[in-house]
Amino acid sequence: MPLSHMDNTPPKFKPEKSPYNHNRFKWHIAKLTFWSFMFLGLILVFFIQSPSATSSSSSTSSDLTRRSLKTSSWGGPVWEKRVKSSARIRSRNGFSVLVTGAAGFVGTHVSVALKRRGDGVLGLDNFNDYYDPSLKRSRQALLERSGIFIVEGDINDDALLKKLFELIPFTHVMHLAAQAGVRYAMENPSSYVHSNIAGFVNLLEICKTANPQPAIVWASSSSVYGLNTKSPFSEKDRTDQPASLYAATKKAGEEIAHTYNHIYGLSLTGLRFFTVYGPWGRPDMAYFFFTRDILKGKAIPIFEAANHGTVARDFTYIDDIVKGCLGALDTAEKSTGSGGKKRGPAQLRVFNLGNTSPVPVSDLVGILERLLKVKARRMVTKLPRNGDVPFTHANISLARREFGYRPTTDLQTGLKKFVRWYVSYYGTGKKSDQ
Ligand SMILES: O=C(O)[C@H]1O[C@H](OP(=O)(O)OP(=O)(O)OC[C@H]2O[C@@H](n3ccc(=O)[nH]c3=O)[C@H](O)[C@@H]2O)[C@H](O)[C@@H](O)[C@H]1O
Repeated sequence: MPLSHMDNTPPKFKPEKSPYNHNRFKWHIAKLTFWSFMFLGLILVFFIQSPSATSSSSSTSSDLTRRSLKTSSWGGPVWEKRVKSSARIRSRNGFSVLVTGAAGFVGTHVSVALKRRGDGVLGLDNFNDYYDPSLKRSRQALLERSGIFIVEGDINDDALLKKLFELIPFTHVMHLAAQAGVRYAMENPSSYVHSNIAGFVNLLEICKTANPQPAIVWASSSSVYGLNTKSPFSEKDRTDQPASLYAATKKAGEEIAHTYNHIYGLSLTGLRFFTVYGPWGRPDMAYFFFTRDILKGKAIPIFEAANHGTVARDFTYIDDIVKGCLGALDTAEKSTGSGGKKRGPAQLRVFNLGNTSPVPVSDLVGILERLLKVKARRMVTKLPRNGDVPFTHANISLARREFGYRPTTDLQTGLKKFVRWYVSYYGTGKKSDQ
């Protein structure tokens, strides 16, 4: 019909009354009702079968701004098969170890080392976005190549933890999942309570009722020495003046460990790590982002203490830390409880794992400049009051005596390995790399 012949007056409506049309109308209604029910039914079935609905695996309530803790999905025969295969022990007298925080820096290295010697290793990680999750995914891919499966979930998810302990009688838990970083605690305090306190308690609750109860080795921190001035730091020193909420939650963890050891007979070993660095490290740590920013030609803030005092750290190379972790696992005695009840006294330990030679942060920058062959744009700044302490220095005689812990990597050697990894992973950012 040509456009000019169309008029805009509404057509006169004439109701159709034939029996045929009436039946057709009823038929349409019935069809509509049928499909509506089908649709609702499908939604219901999907909801009931979804693991997040059945397993209460949502990531809890606390304020986890910036952290996309996505709801984990777990369960089902394929998933269970992967869990069992990853945790299978492949050497005589080997352990079966649950490694929490397996996609983290220390977690990845420890998992590989355990697997390499024939232990069964199952990882657990929530892949939060405290720092670039793609780095965690790359570490996950690395672990997968070694036959290690990382279950995606949070240590606060008790249904998930129960399921894992139902499937695997873990002999040990290497608990490395935590909210790390001393300065970020002022930005997001609840994330520290969520992971380092609530998560730790949840894990211990599950461990206490597991049969057999596993022995637990977990990551405390050098930061528990807080504002102490006596050096080097010894396990016998006071730890009641933390300078950051991070340190306070790690100290709380040590007290919580005491309680679970005392009431339930859990064997617990806390490891006070001293500023761990190395390949596959954490991008929020100074040595890591200094490297990135030096390469970019960006200024780096170097903290100095009061009266132009030096700020120094007992930087400890990852391979030395891994040896310490394995030493602690190998000397951990069995937990003594069963059925949630203590049956006798159990082991409770805490060790410093440091390098024993503090290095000023400005020297760290000097080493990086030489390795990267780029001059840093140094911006010396007063140590902010944000949780940092002026220095750390470990006395490691206890770990040496108990399991022969002997760090062998100096900062120059360790940073060389880190820079080699960094450049192979990210490139130098120079034009020739792109
Ligand atoms: O041993 C631990 O238990 C902790 O070690 C690590 O904390 P730290 O020793 O503070 O490491 P890191 O931030 O790399 O700062 C290194 C140095 O650079 C200085 N620093 C830092 C930032 C900056 O912009 N400028 C600067 O000079 C800064 O003053 C410091 O002297 C872990 O992050 C923490 O999770 C925990 O495991």
